[in-house]
Amino acid sequence: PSLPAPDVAAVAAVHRTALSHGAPGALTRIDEGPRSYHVATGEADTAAHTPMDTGRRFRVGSVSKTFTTVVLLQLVAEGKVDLDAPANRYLPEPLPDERITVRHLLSHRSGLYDYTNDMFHNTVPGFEAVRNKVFSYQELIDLSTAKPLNNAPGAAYSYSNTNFVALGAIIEHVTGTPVATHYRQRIFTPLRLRNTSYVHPRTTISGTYARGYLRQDDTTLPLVDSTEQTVSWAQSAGAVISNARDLNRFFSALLSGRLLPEEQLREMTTMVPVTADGKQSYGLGLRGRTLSCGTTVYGHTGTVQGYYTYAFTTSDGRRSMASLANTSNNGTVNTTLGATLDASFCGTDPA
Ligand SMILES: C[C@@H](NC(=O)[C@@H](C)NC(=O)CCCC[C@H](NC(=O)C[NH3+])C(=O)[O-])C(=O)O
Repeated sequence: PSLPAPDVAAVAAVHRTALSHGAPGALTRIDEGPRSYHVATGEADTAAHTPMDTGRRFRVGSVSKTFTTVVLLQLVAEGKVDLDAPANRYLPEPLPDERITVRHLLSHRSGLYDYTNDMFHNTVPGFEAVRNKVFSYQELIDLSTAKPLNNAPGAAYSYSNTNFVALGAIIEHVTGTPVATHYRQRIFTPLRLRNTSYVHPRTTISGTYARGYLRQDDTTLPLVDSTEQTVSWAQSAGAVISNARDLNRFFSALLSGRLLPEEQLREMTTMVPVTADGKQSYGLGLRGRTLSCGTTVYGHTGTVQGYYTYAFTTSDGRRSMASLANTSNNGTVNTTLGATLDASFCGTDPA
């Protein structure tokens, strides 16, 4: 079934609303076969007053989790990892509960506590304390396992960055190769994602990029420029840098079956509802959203200091959309930006 044309005017209106709630800038790019639609609003750099443009790179946060999942599921297809084996079979140091499986980590059902809850309880002090720090996977896992599990393994969905840090540790322990190499060799190079990189623990973004601006908990205070950081607190859970075109190519390739064998893609896209209305779901490192027009799109959201991202595609990968607002710690902006999905896939103004 063909989708209605994207409502570019509605996307621009969503951007303007996001700016009215404090985002310095926003961008959305929609790709459908040879066609692309571009909307850029506000500023990429508020000091230099550089206008936003849709080609700029940015920190994609948890969209990184989908990249990590593709690497892991390729290892499953290669027979190196068993989805339903205990994660401890593949880790250098054991998690506290043998019942936690690789699948539990990929679907946020392990129960492992999310250490970022404490790390960023006070937003700016928490960020300043870690922005130049380099953590090992084990240091982050230890922060989590110092607290009890949220739930018995498999018993519930409870989103946790710890799950995808543990998956990064699994990838490196099983293969002896850094995740950066796997991302590049298995995804970035084959898909020619020339604006996508994993440069942890380097703090700078190369090429042309949007600066990110973190809102303080005291919202009367000025935004904090949070562009430069190691993102070592997230790594395989959130440290990828990309741009809208590359994210669209990635999700289109993924859902059209160009990155995983059919069996692994089916595992990844077997979605479990995570909201009472059933409109939001999670598979393996993949979010599902059923929109106002009934279309379900697949992708991921991202939140890293100064950057909100939405990156989604249709079930056949034919139409993809990536949106960025270059602020964070601002729930209204995050929710507002999500309305680009309806405008892009339902062709309606979400209002
Ligand atoms: C939810 C999102 N998750 C991610 O992208 C991961 C990598 N980010 C986080 O867990 C947020 C850390 C705090 C951000 C900070 N917030 C605070 O410091 C709040 N006190 C900020 O907003 O920049 C996703 O999966 O879509």
